[in-house]
Amino acid sequence: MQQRSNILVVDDEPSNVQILAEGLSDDYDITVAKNGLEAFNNAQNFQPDLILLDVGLPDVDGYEVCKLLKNHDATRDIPVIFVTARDDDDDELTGLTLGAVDYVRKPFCMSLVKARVSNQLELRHKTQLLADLAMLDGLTAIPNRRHFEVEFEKSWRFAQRKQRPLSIAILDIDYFKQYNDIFGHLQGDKCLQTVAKKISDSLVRPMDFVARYGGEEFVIILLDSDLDSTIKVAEKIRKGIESLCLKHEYPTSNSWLTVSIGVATIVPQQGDNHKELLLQADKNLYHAKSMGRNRSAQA
Ligand SMILES: Nc1nc2c(ncn2[C@@H]2O[C@H](COP(=O)(O)OP(=O)(O)OP(=O)(O)O)[C@@H](O)[C@H]2O)c(=O)[nH]1
Repeated sequence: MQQRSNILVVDDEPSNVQILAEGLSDDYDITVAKNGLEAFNNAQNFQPDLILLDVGLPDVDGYEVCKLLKNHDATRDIPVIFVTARDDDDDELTGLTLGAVDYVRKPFCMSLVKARVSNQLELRHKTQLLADLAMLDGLTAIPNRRHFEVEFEKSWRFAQRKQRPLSIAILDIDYFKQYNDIFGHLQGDKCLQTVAKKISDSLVRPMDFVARYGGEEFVIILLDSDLDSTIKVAEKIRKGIESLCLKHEYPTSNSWLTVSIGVATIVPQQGDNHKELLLQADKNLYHAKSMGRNRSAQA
């Protein structure tokens, strides 16, 4: 079931607030702000799904609030509908140019406001759904490489700011070409799904993150995890996959499907490049492969 949407009503006139709140509260949760700064703080802290914004406010006007909202990452995507007594076309144009999605003139007809709110919320819901899908790998339903890039940069900044360790593990299935050759591509796809699920299930901390990096390669981000803990996690995953006993018949490999993992850790300093951490993990993966596969390797 879809969660109830939360609407922030921004107006300094209590009678307007009352009409809007009463008209919308059957379908939505309503929060109220009586001036521009309160509205901006509220939007940042509580992330409403939509904002109904008056233009004439006692401190900064609604246009300035809209500019502020659109200039901040945390609030940029929250749709804004102006609700205002300014009925000039130029005012409406100003509002829409600033990034508002709609403009309602006072005195307003409540059923029209409701219809406009409902349309915008539906559009937002669909846009979010698409954005989420664009970050998922189609085969395994775990995050894709694009999502990883975003998450990795965030984690890097966090680790640098807090001076905490950040670890990367790159996992590659051993002899996967042969697996496809023997069992067929469809079975290969199923195997990738099983491995992706096993890795996801093995990661227990809320900040742990895994993505499909490409082909038969997966990448894991462990924030606030030092090298020892990261090796433990990598080994738990490696053994977990081995214990799935997915049959593999390539003569020089084990009887069961195995993986190799390269691990690297850093406490990022100013001037360090996050790509170096990835490169290091990749080198260590290569090392794990050349040492005979089915193992984890660290620098
Ligand atoms: N079924 C399936 N196979 C894929 C997919 N993506 C990549 N592969 C296959 O994964 C195989 C990777 O082969 P290689 O890079 O030679 O590596 P490998 O055979 O695992 O050998 P090592 O990594 O050295 O142990 C290739 O045959 C790809 O076609 C996919 O989405 N589905």
